Amino acid sequence: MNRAEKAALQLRAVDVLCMLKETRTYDELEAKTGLPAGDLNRYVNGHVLPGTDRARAVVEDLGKEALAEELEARIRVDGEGYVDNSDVVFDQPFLNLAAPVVADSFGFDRPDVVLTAATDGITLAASLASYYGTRCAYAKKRKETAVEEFIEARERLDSGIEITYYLPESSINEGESVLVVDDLIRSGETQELLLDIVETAGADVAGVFALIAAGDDGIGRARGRTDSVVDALTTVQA
Ligand SMILES: O=P(O)(O)OC[C@H]1O[C@H](OP(=O)(O)OP(=O)(O)O)[C@H](O)[C@@H]1O
Ligand SMILES: Nc1ncnc2[nH]cnc12
Repeated sequence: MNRAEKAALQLRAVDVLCMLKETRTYDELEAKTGLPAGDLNRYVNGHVLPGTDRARAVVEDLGKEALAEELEARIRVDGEGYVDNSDVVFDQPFLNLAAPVVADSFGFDRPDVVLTAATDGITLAASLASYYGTRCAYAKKRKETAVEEFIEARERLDSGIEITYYLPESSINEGESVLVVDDLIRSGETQELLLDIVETAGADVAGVFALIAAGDDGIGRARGRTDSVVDALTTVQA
């Protein structure tokens, strides 16, 4: 780990601790992290940065658990298993905090492009792309004006309705690695279409990630399509 990566990790750990501190006393934070309250106080106030080992433990172990808790507190699931996640996908600062934790905890390799489907996946994809310093692309259900060449992916749903996603052809180059993300995965049909687009582009899948899995079907379906990591931060009953 070079010096810049070490500094970035230390700062991410401070972000996670600040998020946890918002709803806790230092004694409660000590109980949660196993780190002394006095040290935590110095980290949260920015006087001292945690060492690399402590920073990694905070980001990878605590960060993932804390983020999942925060996520679950922000979503509402109705009686039929449909999720209102507006308080997640509309909150870019929260997603900006989520991005490094997701990148570190799930073991995705740094991609060339983060790909999602319009609309609700876009803010998450933008956070991850910004964190990795890579491009962000999103497929849409209609063709954007003035774009001449598209990659198309079409699927007939159980209902008989066909959906097509279109991505400007120039968004992904052959041989690039693509991290496919979305806010939510349920049937996995959307992810499957995105994986079709990656395949048509001649690109490689770096991983598939959703903040929320509504049931296990979608994750299972995506896992059947790639050997790369396919995972979600939290699963709700569908
Ligand atoms: O796993 P699946 O069954 O395909 O469902 C997941 C997809 O459904 C939602 O998008 P939606 O199609 O509602 O469009 P939106 O983002 O514009 O709301 C969500 O953002 C995912 O893209
Ligand atoms: N908000 C949502 N909750 C659960 N399943 C979905 N499929 C598409 N949108 C969904």
